[in-house]
Amino acid sequence: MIEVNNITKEFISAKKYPGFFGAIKGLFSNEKVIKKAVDNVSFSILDGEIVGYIGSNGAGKSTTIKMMTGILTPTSGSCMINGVNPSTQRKKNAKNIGVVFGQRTQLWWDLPLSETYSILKEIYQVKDIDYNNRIEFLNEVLNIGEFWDKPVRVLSLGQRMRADLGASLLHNPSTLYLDEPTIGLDVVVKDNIRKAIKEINSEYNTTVILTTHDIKDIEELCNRIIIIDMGKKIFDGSLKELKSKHGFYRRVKFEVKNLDKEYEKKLYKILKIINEEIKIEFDLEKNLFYVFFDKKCIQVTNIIKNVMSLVEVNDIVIQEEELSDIIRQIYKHKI
Ligand SMILES: Nc1ncnc2c1ncn2[C@@H]1O[C@H](COP(=O)(O)OP(=O)(O)OP(=O)(O)O)[C@@H](O)[C@H]1O
Repeated sequence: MIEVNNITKEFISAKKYPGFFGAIKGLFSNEKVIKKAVDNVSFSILDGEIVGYIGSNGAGKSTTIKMMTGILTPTSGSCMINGVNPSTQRKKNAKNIGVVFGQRTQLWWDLPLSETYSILKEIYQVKDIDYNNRIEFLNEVLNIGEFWDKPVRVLSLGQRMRADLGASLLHNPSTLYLDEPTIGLDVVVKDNIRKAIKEINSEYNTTVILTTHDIKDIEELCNRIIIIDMGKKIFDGSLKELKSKHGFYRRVKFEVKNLDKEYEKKLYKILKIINEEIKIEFDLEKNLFYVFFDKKCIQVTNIIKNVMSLVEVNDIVIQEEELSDIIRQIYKHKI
């Protein structure tokens, strides 16, 4: 179990001044600025959960993960990972965790993967029998045999990510931290990596903490998400809860006969009378348009009735707001 209690991280850096003379002034100034990257965040995660830890660029995700992995020490607050304090018991913590940074590799560039894995086996003191079983499993889920004897520098990005994920799992860690594990990968490789993460989680009950900007990673993998914004936790719950709490909007797609400029104006007028906040997007070439509205204030039947009184409708599709739309609104501080 992971317990994070009121964790805060402040970075102190020299104050920067704008322009050329500002840069010179900065050299002689002692003024400091304090940046609160993580601000009083608390949560607990049960064994076997897959949690998406998400937020916009600079929100404080990596800083939190670095405190949980023992790379950074919190300014205040504490965290315990399966009863181990990562800042004071770094080695003990490292034995129980696996970490993958999508943008970097922990593998030795010039060594064949097989040798890198052998070195990691020794570092983590994995017994021969456990190591052989692990390799067999990793080959099943990540197909590492395909590039087993190749040096890491010649691997494609997708192969390297599979190799990195495998390396982080050799010692069977109870907690796996994945920082953007599918970044830059094509859709097929992304799917394979997601499948592998699911299998690892269900086979070994591995707890997974995932930071990502890819909404599909979240939708397909996470039973829970924690959203962090400007260092503070602003949401902690399931995707269903997020949608019911923040998914106010509904979109109706109308495919009609002969949509022209004249109808566009009339439709615009009639829908704006129902509610000023309604948004409409026209695609005249395809004879279709989308109506966006707040489902709490307006009934979909009202929209459909008014549209049908004006134009002949071929098809109607009612869509709920997508998770990506909700998260975009949260990041823009609109909700
Ligand atoms: N070593 C540091 N010194 C000073 N400020 C830092 C340091 N590390 C991070 N920060 C600042 O703390 C804030 C949070 O950074 P962090 O890397 O945790 O964000 P993030 O959510 O992981 O962003 P991204 O999605 O872009 O990776 C940012 O404003 C960043 O500039």
